This record gives sequence, C-alpha cells and structure tokens, in this order.
Amino acid sequence: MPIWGGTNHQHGPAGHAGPTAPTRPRLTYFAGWGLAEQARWVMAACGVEWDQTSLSRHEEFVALRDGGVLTFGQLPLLEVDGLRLVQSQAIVRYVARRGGLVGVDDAEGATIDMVAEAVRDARSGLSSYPFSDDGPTHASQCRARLLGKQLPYLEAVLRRGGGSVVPSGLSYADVLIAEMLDGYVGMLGPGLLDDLPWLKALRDRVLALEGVASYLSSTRRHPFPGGDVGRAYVANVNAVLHGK
Ligand SMILES: N[C@@H](CCC(=O)N[C@@H](CS)C(=O)NCC(=O)O)C(=O)O
Repeated sequence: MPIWGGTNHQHGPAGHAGPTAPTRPRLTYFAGWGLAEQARWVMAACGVEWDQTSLSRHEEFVALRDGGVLTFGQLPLLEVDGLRLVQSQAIVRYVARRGGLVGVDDAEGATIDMVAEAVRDARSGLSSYPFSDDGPTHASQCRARLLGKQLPYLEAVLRRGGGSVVPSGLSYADVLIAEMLDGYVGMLGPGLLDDLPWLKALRDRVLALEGVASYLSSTRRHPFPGGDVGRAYVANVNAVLHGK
C-alpha cells in the first residue's frame, strides 16, 4: 500500500520550509474493533498505511487521559503530522478528506455526510452487541430494524446513485456502509443481503479494494466481536478503561 498521499497538514516548527514526506498516521485504541474500525477501513480504502497502538493496561489509558492527550478523555485517537484528533467520526472525515473520498462538490459532500450519519444510526446495534446481556434477542431486534427500515433506505440510496452514494464514485460513506454490513453479516449471517442487491454489490466492491482486502487479510484486522471474541473484547475494554 502507498503511504498517505495528498497535502500534508502542517503543524510543524515555525519556519519549516518545503514539502515533507507524508507521515504515517498512528491510531490508538484497544486491541479490538469498536469505534476505531470505521477509521481503519477508510484508511485502508484510501491506500494509507498506519501504525497502531493497542492499549492493554489501565495505566496506559490513564497516562494518555491525564496527560492531556485525549481532548475529551476518550479513545480512539489519531495522530498525524502533529495533529491529535479524537471523536471517531471526525477522524473518519479527516482521513476521507485527505484520501479524496468526500465527493466532488459541496452537494456531494453533504450527501455523503448525511448517509454517514444514517450509517451511524444503523450501526449502533452492532457496536452495542458485544456489551448486551442477551445476544440472541439483541440480534433479532437488530435484524428486524435493519430489514424493516434501515437497509431498504440505504438500498434505495445506492440504486439512485448508480451503485454508490454519490454519482461521482466511491466515497467514505460507501466504505462505512460496507464496514457496517460486514459486521452485521458476521452477527446475522450472509442471508441478510439476499434481497438487497445494491448493498451486496457495494459490499463486494469495497471488500475487493486492494487496501481493504490487504487490511482484512492481515493480522492487524479485528473481526466483529461475537461469542468468545466479544466477551474477551469487553473484558479488555473494561480492564483498560476502568482497571477492572
Ligand atoms: N463520540 C465518541 C465516543 C468515544 C468513546 O465513548 N470512547 C470510549 C471507548 S470506546 C472511551 O474512551 N471511554 C472512556 C471514557 O469515557 O472515560 C467517538 O465516537 O469517538
């Protein structure tokens, strides 16, 4: 994968002259999926290589939080070219802007952001799943909500866009749709997309992107945490955040 392209965001020392080599972003989160996964997929779709710090001890989190590194005391954190960004959606948008996945004009950009917000709504059942007390009930409620409402609307968006959210081509909202579908297929099974051909085609298209395929087949990949993986993930999150 190429290193991050485009213009560098300069926060370097005053008087610094000339272009610099692009810096590899560093993403700090837990050794898991959660709120960092969308940023990982968008970086992969942009062909960006990144470094990862996966916190495993409470002391590491406290040091970042109390050291003022985390603007709102929360993870994930993306550091690049002297910039420290938290809030997962801001991270996703920053990456997408630098990677050219934000459409060709303001109207497309707004449409892409709108769909990304709808994905955030639809994805909430996914991110809360590992933390739910009753997995099967949670999953069947998600299925009903997805098939009854959320996925048909997204299917119509893709049909209108000719296969992607906006007509000019792939955007970060398409990547977020694919990431969400990948998680829900993991939770609910591949039949989820049987009657949703536009969504299925988009998912296949994003999975086939070189950077995404390479990330998904790498050992850095954190699959959707169901079952024992989910329980281990929740235990790790609690240990890091709360020291218990
Ligand atoms: N809106 C934030 C939520 C971030 C968030 O809740 N992060 C959790 C970990 S997944 C956290 O750091 N919690 C620690 C705390 O709130 O003290 C985002 O999207 O990044």
